[in-house]
Amino acid sequence: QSSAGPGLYLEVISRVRVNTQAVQKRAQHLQAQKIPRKQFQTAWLLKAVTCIDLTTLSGDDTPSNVHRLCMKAIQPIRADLLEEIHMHDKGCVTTAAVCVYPSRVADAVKSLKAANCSLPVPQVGSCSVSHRVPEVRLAVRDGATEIDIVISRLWPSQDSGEAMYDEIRQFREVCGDAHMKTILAVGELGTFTNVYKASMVAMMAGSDFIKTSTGKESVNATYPVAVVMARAIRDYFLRTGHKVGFKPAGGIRTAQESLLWLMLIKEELGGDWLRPHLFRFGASSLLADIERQISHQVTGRYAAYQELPLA
Ligand SMILES: O=C[C@H](O)COP(=O)(O)O
Repeated sequence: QSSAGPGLYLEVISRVRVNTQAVQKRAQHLQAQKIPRKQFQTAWLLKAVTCIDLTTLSGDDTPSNVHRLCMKAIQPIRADLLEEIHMHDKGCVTTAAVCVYPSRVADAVKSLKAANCSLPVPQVGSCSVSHRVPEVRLAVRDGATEIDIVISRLWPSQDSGEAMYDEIRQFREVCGDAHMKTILAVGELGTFTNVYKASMVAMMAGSDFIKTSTGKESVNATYPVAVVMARAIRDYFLRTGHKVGFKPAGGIRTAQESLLWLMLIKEELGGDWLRPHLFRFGASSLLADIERQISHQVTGRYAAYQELPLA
């Protein structure tokens, strides 16, 4: 169920100051922790697969590469590998969604429908705000059931909380029942305090997920930023009883990193957040490395990339 949001309560965040050193120390601690032991790693990697928003955000995307992406999302791990680990007939190993630009939503929905599959299709917009709201409306009409919204870079400035809230509310309205993931562009927020405040405002405005970045900025998903956003999600849950999801995006490429991210979420938010309705990876190439790692664990050798069907 998409959230209406409780309204803007700036007094809740006005005096917040995030301790930078404490955040960095916590992030270092989380990065240094042990990833799951070998015998459990395949299960954790499959969990990571089910949380991926398999993404293509290229200006030159075509219906055929979007179609390939959809087929990969439906069958992300080679069938013989799944058979070896007795997961081939469970029907649950798909990515969480396929994520494309608005202009490719209709192609993705068509490919998935033809394959009789109902994976969500999120879209990410990129143009100016006056275009983005109608663009979201069109994407919802084309069948997008999740929307990753790009907001104006309003924070930090005077009255930025209110302006950001008003903008997100416009998107919330046109998203309707579609799940809304608000992209904060954390690399441009300057301080952890701003990341915390922007996270809170996005949740108060009814975001179903808060997302670090589009993946196109110079700084994308980092562990310290994840700690701050996860704490904001936790605080928001304690105040409202509402669970908001988290989506780190950009630069997450290896199976090893995906395990660290899952451990971080488990430590910071708990097991409930380790499911696709509350956690996503925004990633374009992570799946390839995870599949290769699973192939190694199943067969004892690393497959060459050409042995694994590509998106
Ligand atoms: O939201 C998804 C990102 O654009 C993907 O970034 P990436 O290509 O660095 O994995």
